[in-house]
Amino acid sequence: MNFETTIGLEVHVELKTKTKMFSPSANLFGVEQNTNTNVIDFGFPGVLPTVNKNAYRLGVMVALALHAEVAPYTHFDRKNYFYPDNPKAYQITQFEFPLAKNGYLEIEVDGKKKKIGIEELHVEEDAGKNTHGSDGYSYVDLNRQGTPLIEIVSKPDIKSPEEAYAYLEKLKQTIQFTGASDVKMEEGSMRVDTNISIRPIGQKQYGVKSELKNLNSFNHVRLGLAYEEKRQEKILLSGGTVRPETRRYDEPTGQTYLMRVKEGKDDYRYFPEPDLPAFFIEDEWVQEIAAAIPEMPEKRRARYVSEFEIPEYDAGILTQTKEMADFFEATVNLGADAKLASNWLMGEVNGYLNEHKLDLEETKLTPENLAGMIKLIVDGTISSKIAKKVFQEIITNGSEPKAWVTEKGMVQESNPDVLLPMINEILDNNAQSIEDYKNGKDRALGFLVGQIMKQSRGKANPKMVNKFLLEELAKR
Ligand SMILES: Nc1ncnc2c1ncn2[C@@H]1O[C@H](COP(=O)(O)OP(=O)(O)OP(=O)(O)O)[C@@H](O)[C@H]1O
Ligand SMILES: [Mg+2]
Ligand SMILES: [Mg+2]
Repeated sequence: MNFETTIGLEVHVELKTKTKMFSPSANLFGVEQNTNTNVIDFGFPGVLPTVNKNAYRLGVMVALALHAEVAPYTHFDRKNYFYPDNPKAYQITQFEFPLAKNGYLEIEVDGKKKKIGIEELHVEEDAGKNTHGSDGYSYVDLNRQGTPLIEIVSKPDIKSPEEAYAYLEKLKQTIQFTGASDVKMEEGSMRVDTNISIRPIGQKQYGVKSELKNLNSFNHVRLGLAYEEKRQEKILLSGGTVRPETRRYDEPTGQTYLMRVKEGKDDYRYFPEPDLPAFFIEDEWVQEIAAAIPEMPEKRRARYVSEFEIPEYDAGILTQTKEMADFFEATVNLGADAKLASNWLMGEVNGYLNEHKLDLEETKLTPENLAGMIKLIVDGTISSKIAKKVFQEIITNGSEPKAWVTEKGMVQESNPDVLLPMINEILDNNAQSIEDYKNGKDRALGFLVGQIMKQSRGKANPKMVNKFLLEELAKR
């Protein structure tokens, strides 16, 4: 029997607001446990939440970037559940009237483009974070409670783990370019739950789905889904039925394990949040937000090709992350040659970041020092070989390239007043080579260049040496 796979993704993204969704507490990451909490987020008796309008603005921005229809009328609902990461025992979310519906993202897999539908996008608050200590106790940190989130629910349009991966990459890129979120899986500002089912090819009805949680990277999503695909296939082939389960992906074994059998929607006993009024989204406000959306990656890519005359391929790589794209533009705007800037960023810089597992902002490289180094290459002050050393210096220590190469004596000699006497001295001592050169032996030229380079202890600018040497030879 042959099966086909159906996947739908639920992605949570933390919004980059100053304050929390319903309270004036700061929206901070990485501060001491339980120091950034608020009675409103705990839902203490007598407190009242208020909506963070900026969270709505960022949500609308993301909705528009995902081609979704922004709802004119929204309101919040209570979703009841009992876990220690949420002492008030309910989450304020949107159930009946989400912020936006019916969007899509275009992905590309194996050169084929495909639109993945987006069911809806809603605003909600985050819960705190449980950790299970090795001392046998469990702990809860409530700093995260009340952080503004948007949840983006895809339609079941995804047909393979590879498509799921491509969707997530595209979603991350798109949201990152809006500036609405950092979208970092490793810091939890982007989190992914996957839903997957299989069915015999030709069957109309979708199969029973299982849900995967605790996925730490897009790669784990891909691996976890591939494992689930096989697990479900084995069950169906042996005559069993798939249960609606929530499962966990375990990295060391590459397998998924049962967490719990999924509760139905009724178990949440959703009801309209009585403490918050409905929120109307005026058309004019949506227009205003649309006009303020930063340039999206596709547009930037096209602009880099026309404005900076770099290849399509380069433009595609440079616009993969907003950080890289912004860095490239700033470097070129400081007067660096665009193609050289692109080569350095795609090659040495990306290589360095991968090797050290760093983001650009975590290094000492700046558009200023990169542009400075590129200018030194273009005007012949440093050779491309020396440039590699300069690069290591500026990315690790942030030195000013011109001052550093001068101090280290790495500047190439291009001055004719220094080079010409040196060249003529070598020519005077190598009459045979001059004759060989005149008789058409190219090797003689290489030999002479080598002698001059040696005499200068490698400091002579090879371009200039070649130019002056040919001129001097013509005079003899
Ligand atoms: N049979 C299916 N196979 C695979 N994916 C599915 C299937 N049915 C729904 N999905 C996807 O699962 C995701 C969640 O769907 P839905 O909200 O209907 O279910 P849920 O997981 O029970 O809801 P919730 O997580 O909000 O409690 C969506 O992305 C949807 O596209
Ligand atoms: Mg779900
Ligand atoms: Mg949710």
